[in-house]
Amino acid sequence: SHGWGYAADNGPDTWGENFPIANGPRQSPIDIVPGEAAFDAALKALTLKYDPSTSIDILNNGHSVQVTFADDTDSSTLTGGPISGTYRLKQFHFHWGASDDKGSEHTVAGTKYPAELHLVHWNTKYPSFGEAASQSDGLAVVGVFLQIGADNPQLQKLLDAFDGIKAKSTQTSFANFDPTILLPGSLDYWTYDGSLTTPPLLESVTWIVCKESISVSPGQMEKFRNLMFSGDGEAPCCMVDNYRPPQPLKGRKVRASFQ
Ligand SMILES: COCCCN1C=C(N)c2cc(S(N)(=O)=O)sc2S1(=O)=O
Ligand SMILES: [Zn+2]
Repeated sequence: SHGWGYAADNGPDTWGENFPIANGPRQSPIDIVPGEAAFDAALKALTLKYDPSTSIDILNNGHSVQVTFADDTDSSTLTGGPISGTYRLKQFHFHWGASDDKGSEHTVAGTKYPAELHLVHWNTKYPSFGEAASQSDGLAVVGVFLQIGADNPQLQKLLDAFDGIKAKSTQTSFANFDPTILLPGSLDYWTYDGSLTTPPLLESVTWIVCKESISVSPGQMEKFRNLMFSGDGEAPCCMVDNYRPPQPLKGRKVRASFQ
């Protein structure tokens, strides 16, 4: 099997062969230890302003399920928080496990959540997403943990679209979706300098991880697990455990926006 993935022969432990930055100084995800995160009063509140008319389609890219947004205007943006300037929403996607005891990329004092949502934004001081992705302050990803609980009706529209994108490289239109409904009530966050958690593992991400999680029911988790890493006509392989484990902190400081 060519190309990176999450299996034994192409998973996170092998990524350093083609992407040496995998062993770099600011890799993600990390284990967040709340007791070691310093409250920083200078950190601003997050301002997330999303326009549902910018949502375009939902895609199974063979690694995750991703909803892509039109990013040619400042219609859906992230401002405030630890960043300066305006970052535009490009896409959001998830990482999850084969069972409810794992699946998140970041962990909190060693605790794994069953899934993690990533909202990917790029710094408009650069001319394009691609340009931004290679700059140390080019991207900002908001992470939200999903924890097992009651059915989450806000996820339902998303989950209902999964039947049409079961196989790798399939997509369907996905209009008028407002990702705001996926955010927790509190936008308290931890923040640190990190990287993409998948190849090319670029060290261009300001991570903003929400302290509060959102709920997902066991039945809803099964819908994520029915997606496939494999394409039509390939040996079927369920899309599960598409998470990179925590990476060395290497002296980085994690700051908290809350006391
Ligand atoms: C020049 O393009 C670089 C790669 C583009 N991306 C691909 C990913 N797999 C990816 C993963 C991301 S994550 N898991 O760190 O949020 S963000 C992101 S992404 O920035 O949207
Ligand atoms: Zn991600």
